[in-house]
Amino acid sequence: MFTGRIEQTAVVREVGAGFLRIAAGPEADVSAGSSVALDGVRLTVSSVAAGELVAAVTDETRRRTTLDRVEAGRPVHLELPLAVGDRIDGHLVQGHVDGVGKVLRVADEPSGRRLWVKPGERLLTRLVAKSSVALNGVSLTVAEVLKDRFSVVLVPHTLQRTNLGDLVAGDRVNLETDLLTRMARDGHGPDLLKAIARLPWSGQLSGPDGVQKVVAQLAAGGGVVVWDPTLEGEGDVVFAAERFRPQSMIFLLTQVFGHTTIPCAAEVLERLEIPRMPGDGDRQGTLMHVSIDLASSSGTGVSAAERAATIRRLAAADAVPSDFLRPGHVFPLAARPGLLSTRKGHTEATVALCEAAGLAPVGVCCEVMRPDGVMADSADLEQFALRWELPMIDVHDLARWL
Ligand SMILES: O=C(CO)[C@H](O)[C@H](O)COP(=O)(O)O
Repeated sequence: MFTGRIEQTAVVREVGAGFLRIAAGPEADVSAGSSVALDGVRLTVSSVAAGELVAAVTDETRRRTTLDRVEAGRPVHLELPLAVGDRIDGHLVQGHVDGVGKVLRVADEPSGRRLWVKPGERLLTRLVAKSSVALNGVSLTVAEVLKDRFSVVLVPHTLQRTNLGDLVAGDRVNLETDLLTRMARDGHGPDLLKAIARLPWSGQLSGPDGVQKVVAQLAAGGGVVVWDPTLEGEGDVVFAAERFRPQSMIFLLTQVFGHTTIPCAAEVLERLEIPRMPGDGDRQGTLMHVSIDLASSSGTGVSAAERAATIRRLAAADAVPSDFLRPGHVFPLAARPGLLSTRKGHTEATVALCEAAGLAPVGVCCEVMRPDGVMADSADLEQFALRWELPMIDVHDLARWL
């Protein structure tokens, strides 16, 4: 057993059939028959001579790890096994590599460097944000888990002392998932998994349970992310109008950056005498209506508080046509009758979610745009959802389970 705290690197001197010869200093206190972890791969030492050791490598081990392409001259992490009484300064690492992951992106951040790694699909379920993972045998914390990738953040010490600091996009790394997470996932901790399922998840959700969590979040006045992979290829943050607060408007304006619109059941707009915008409509068939402001407002109608008040009034059962000025600074949309069974757009998803939450069929949606002006794609959206602790759902899941 190891801990993933790397004290030494050693250089590969020779790659032979069935063995690796490694330069190792006197601090590598090993003898024939002991175990060592090389880049996170547990190997048995077959011989030790002055300044070097030879470790046996089977074809099976080569196939499943980065040792299939290791070359002489390469520095590898060398970790000796734990002794009873040693400090476990990392986490329990077995040296049993689960698979090889591919580095997708390396991004420097003020406090370190973030690595995005794509593991084999079966490993994703064993990676949980804030649990541990070993990369080339180095004990790290999983920062985020997305649909097909996860990230870790390397602190300056790790960048200087390990070969992870040399990684670039396209490189391969040995992955060992956390033993405890593995035990829970493999059925040894069903109670633990049930408790985890009850947590207010953020990030990508799916299935009927995911949809229920999204509805609950909306009912409580929170925002949810709805990803539309088909019609627009964009994701919107959605709120219920009845619960909409000025703080939520500020969030949309300063963090979400898209065009805020107010999807309504068509009968609400008819009742309030808010007509369709003239013209043939946009390419996606979004039914835009004449913009409005709250007639009782004393300002321009633009401030977050005024827009939130206009939006809440649209959702009020006792609202009347004279409550609104036309045109204004709030943009209503009409949902198609039949909602998601007719059209799988954000307009219909927003109204369907509000109805499922037991609220008036009026909501708020705003496309997530990146600060560089590019519309967020699904990976950006998952990061966004995790960052702001919002649940995220695919519109097709809503169409299926609402
Ligand atoms: O058009 C829009 C607002 O300007 C947005 O794209 C919004 O997502 C709603 O539209 P749709 O129902 O087409 O997804």
